Amino acid sequence: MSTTIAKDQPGEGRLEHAQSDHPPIARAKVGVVLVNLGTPDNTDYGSMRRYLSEFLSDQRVVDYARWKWQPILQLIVLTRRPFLSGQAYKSIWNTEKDESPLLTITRAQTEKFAAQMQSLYGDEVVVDFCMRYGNPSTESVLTRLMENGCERILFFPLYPQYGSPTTATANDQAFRALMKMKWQPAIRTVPAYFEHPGYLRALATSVTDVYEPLSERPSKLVASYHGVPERFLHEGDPYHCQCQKTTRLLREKLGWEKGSIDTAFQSKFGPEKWLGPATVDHVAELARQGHKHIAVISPAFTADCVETLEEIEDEIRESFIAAGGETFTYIPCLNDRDDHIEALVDIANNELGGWVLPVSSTA
Ligand SMILES: C=CC1=C(C)c2cc3[nH]c(cc4nc(cc5[nH]c(cc1n2)c(C)c5CCC(=O)O)C(CCC(=O)O)=C4C)c(C)c3C=C
Ligand SMILES: [Fe+2]
Ligand SMILES: [Fe+2]
Repeated sequence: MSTTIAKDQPGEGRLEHAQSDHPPIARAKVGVVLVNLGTPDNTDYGSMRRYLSEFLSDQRVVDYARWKWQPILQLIVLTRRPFLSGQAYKSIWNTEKDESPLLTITRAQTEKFAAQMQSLYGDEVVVDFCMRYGNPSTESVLTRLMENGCERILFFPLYPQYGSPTTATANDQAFRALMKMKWQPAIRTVPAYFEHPGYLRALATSVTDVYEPLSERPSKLVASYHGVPERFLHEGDPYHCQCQKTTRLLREKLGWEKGSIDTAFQSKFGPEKWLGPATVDHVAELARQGHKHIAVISPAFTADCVETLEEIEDEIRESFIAAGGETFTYIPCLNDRDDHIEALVDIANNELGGWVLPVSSTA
């Protein structure tokens, strides 16, 4: 079969078949995919069980030997947990759209991000989002982008701190999808961005925005990160260090004194020792120490979800009040704040270097 080089196309050097009966080949574009964790399709037992089964069967999340873990998961954990978690999701469900807040917020982030990318790159860049678990699946989105001519894809896990149960498994899933393709796109993955000045600026501004109208300034800010087993740290996962550093950088950005922000970890799962202190205990301890007014921020979550809207706003708040605390202020995640989206766009631009040029610079 003879081939020619399509020189008049932006992806110059791309091979194009000269045969007239060959199916048309779409103009080469760059895809950018925002990736989040995933969420159940509904709050009923079946939907919750499906979601939790996929999530908790992931060896990046629970890394026990399959033959030991699967019977415990399928016969014990997945009998009760779908009910309990289903209740938690029900209490925060977006009833208007009939979906979880994580999905609503990820879509809103993607729309704003896409609008900014469009104004920078025109139609050369196509933006979409996918989930690691549930829908829209990673495979379906990567396949669709490839079918739409995206021969290069920037895969952007929305986790500021690298974690093997989050960033690594998201990337694994992308490469699993690529394994099935005859024609794979070139792929780049976006690294952790907890040190990015735009991310830190957005976090700091989200704190001052909430503090400004408060009549009583909180005497302590608690940065509550999703926990992982402590063992992961000893096995080389940098998540713990990146969380500690995020707290320090946030404090420096705010210009606050040492000791004004504490780091804690939430959402413990299973009997193993997890990173500590546990947020739920730490806020009670703060109340016992005499802190009457505290605030909580969750820098590892880019979108509010069941872990923030239910666990922090409900369980962790109650723990503080029950121990004698008076006001508990939750600082929402960065969600689709403009300064957050600007930071994400800047991060993506840095990673797109050499792949695509802004429209203004090619004119
Ligand atoms: C062993 C279990 C888990 C590990 C390790 C873990 C790490 C981890 N998770 C996030 C972010 C999110 N987790 C969310 C929900 C969630 N997480 C676990 C378990 C582990 N997570 C479960 C079982 C659940 C479901 C809810 C429940 O049953 O309690 C979510 C919210 C999703 C939503 O739909 O709202 C997020 C986001 C991080 C950042 C992390 C470690 C790096
Ligand atoms: Fe989690
Ligand atoms: Fe939780």
